[in-house]
Amino acid sequence: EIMREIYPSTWPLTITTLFFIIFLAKFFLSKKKNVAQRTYKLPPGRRGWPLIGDSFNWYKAVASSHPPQFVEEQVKRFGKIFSCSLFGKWAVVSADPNFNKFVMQNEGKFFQSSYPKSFRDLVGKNGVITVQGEQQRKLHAIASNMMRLDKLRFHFLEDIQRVMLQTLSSFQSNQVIHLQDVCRKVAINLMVNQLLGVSSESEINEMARLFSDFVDGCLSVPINLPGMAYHTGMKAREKIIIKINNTIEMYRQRGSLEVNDGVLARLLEEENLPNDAVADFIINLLFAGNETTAKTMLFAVYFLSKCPRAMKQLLDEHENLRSKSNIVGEEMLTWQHYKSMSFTQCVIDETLRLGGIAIWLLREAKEDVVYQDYVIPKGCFVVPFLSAVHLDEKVYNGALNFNPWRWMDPDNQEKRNWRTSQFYAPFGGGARFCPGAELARLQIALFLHYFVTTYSWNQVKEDQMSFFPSARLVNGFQICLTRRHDDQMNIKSRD
Ligand code: HEM
Repeated sequence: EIMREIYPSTWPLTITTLFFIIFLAKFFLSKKKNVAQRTYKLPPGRRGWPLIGDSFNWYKAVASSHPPQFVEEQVKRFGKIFSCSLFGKWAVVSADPNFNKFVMQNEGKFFQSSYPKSFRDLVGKNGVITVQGEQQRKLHAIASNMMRLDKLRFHFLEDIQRVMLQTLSSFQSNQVIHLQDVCRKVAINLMVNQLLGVSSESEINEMARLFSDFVDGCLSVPINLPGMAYHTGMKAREKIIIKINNTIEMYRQRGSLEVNDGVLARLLEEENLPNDAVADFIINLLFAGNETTAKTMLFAVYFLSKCPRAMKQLLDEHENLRSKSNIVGEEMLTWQHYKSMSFTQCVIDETLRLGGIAIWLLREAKEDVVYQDYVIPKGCFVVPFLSAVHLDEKVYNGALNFNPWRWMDPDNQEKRNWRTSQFYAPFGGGARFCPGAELARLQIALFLHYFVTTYSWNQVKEDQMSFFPSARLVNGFQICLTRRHDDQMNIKSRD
């Protein structure tokens, strides 16, 4: 009407122009849509056999070769982001550091972690590992707070050393041990002691037995037949829950904190969580902090055994530290001692790079996600393959060699930052970044300190790494020990 008043003779023309503009807009929009449909596609890849797809190749490659041959082959054929079919679903696998970071940073938004039902049953539905969204962020913040650096210094440093002395002191010269089993025991004892506040050796041992069954269940192939690891694991879980609930009751009745109390007691004091959430929270930490730490300790000794120069430099660092500070027998190391272990930190970083325990992560796309020219359909698995970046020759010179000195190079300092680096992410990233990273590093450094200053060793049987069903050395790393000094660590274990 207004137009007609202003331009009485031109309004038909104006309306025609408007129709024309709308037509043009629709035409270009539909063109754009066609371009989108044409350009965005699933990353290239092969489809494998119906149903099983590439699952078999996946298992075979992950189990037997490091870096996994299957991933290397697909990267050569299709590029760093490729698709395949895993466990009956599409999967987008990535050896691309930028895309891996994108996936980790968008946890909860475009992607979410994904685990088989049997695993979720075992670790619990209320734990930080299995929950999503707000609940995950809340529990993750509590876990990070419980294992903050200043808490490590005051609550964990001495307890870790006590457990090390208890678990490692009793071996004699000429004794042959499977270091893999010893490291597992060390890690279980540490977790039971630090989370539940248990310090009596018999109680630790009882929990350690239950816990070992529980971890085997979590790491087993997800088949729920009676008598299989899953069922033994579920039984162990029930007993662990009873133990945790009794401990919760004990702390609630006592009402105040004591010096040697573990994470569980501090959690009850500082947070307001119902008992079943507390139990699942603790079980999640027990699981997440166990195999990872145990295998990093084991692999560090394995790599050091193959690299005498690094072994010597590490031993010198620890013996100098003891002799300069005049530390004898049971005397404990301080935080300053820990902070001065600079070569040890390089050994830990290199062990995590070369023998990374979490070599790949599993996510699921929450919606259709567009990344560069690709679209990742909703429901598709997404696998950031961390070790493919850690072992990429273009990122690390001599990537397959154990070279702790690489981390001293000033040019590598940015890459080395495991909280932010896209090239080095042994503790993951984004909202699921490992809250126990600092604790794990402290435990591993103290393990190396007590192990290398107390024993030398000869390897009895050849060994090699495998990553199926979880990271391990196939022969358990059998070594024959010799005590270095008879006075050191020769303490009696306490009950
Ligand atoms: C060398 C030892 C360790 C390594 C290599 C490691 C590695 C990782 C990685 C890669 C993730 C991310 C998983 C994902 O994104 O799906 C993770 C998560 C986690 N880690 Fe660790 N970890 C270690 C030790 C520990 C310890 C000692 C604890 C605690 C006692 C711990 C507790 C956790 C928890 C609770 C999560 C789940 C976080 C969440 O989902 O929000 N980890 N760890």
